[in-house]
Amino acid sequence: MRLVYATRKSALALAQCRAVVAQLKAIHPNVDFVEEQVVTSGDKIQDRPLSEIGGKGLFVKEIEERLLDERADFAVHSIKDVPGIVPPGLALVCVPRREDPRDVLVAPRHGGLEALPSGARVGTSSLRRMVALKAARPDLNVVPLRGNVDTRLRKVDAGEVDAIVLARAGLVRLGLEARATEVLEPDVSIPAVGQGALGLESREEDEATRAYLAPLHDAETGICVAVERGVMIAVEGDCRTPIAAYAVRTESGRLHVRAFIARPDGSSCRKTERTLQWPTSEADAATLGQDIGHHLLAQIS
Ligand SMILES: NCc1[nH]cc(CCC(=O)O)c1CC(=O)O
Repeated sequence: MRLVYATRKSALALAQCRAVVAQLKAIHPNVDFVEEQVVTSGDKIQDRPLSEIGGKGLFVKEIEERLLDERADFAVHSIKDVPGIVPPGLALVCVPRREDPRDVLVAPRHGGLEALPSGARVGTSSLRRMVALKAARPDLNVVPLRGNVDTRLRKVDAGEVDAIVLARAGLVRLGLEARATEVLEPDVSIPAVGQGALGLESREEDEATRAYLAPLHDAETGICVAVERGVMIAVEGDCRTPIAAYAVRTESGRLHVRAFIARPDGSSCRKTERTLQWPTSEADAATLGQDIGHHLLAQIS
């Protein structure tokens, strides 16, 4: 048996898919896993914010084309990069256990958010992170900064900016978690939808591939991600809307959700925090998320 997986070429994408494939190999020693590297439109355009160039779908489009025309059998994505609606014929068939979902600050010369001097330049092109930074420290100067994790680290090291905000999960997967100078708790920066989670995508009808991937699925992460993606689907169609949603299972087995959306210019911002009954299926989880998203949308418009 031979399974081809398509991946982006960035260090993070390669680290992620190879870690997943190593786990799959341990379970299926007789399967031959073949890597196919793909350059996506999102990788080619590095100088403008994603919200301007058409959104995160740009990182998955070319990979999904390969799945659809059967040049590849599965892909490993950061769920954060996967749009709410997956193209017909494809499905997110497996969501492994989530890594740390939180954002971190990397400020080599300063340390934490409170230690940054007034007017310090913080580089991020994420509207969500911009809103969180401005709420915590209105005196900071948030400047656009894109690029792979390594590019952004180089820019803060070179002094182009005083600090950057990254996902802790990405640093952990690259073995660079020591670069974080402060972890931003969800009360300061609500994580992005799906942050820290991976999604394995394959053709919906390809039962054989789905069966090979299934052992890596984590039901609890799957439910949390379905809630968060539900919030996103409710407001989708506009990638300029800053949005965050973070769901966890509490110690008492309930569902705890934090979410916010804002107007694209950050002017009007609504946050919500709810504790609900744990959903019994991903479909129910998605519906709960959509209810939260619609409720927030009604409040800012
Ligand atoms: N394209 C950006 C992206 N997509 C996924 C991650 C981090 C890993 C994750 O959230 O699972 C990152 C980098 C970042 O935000 O710092």
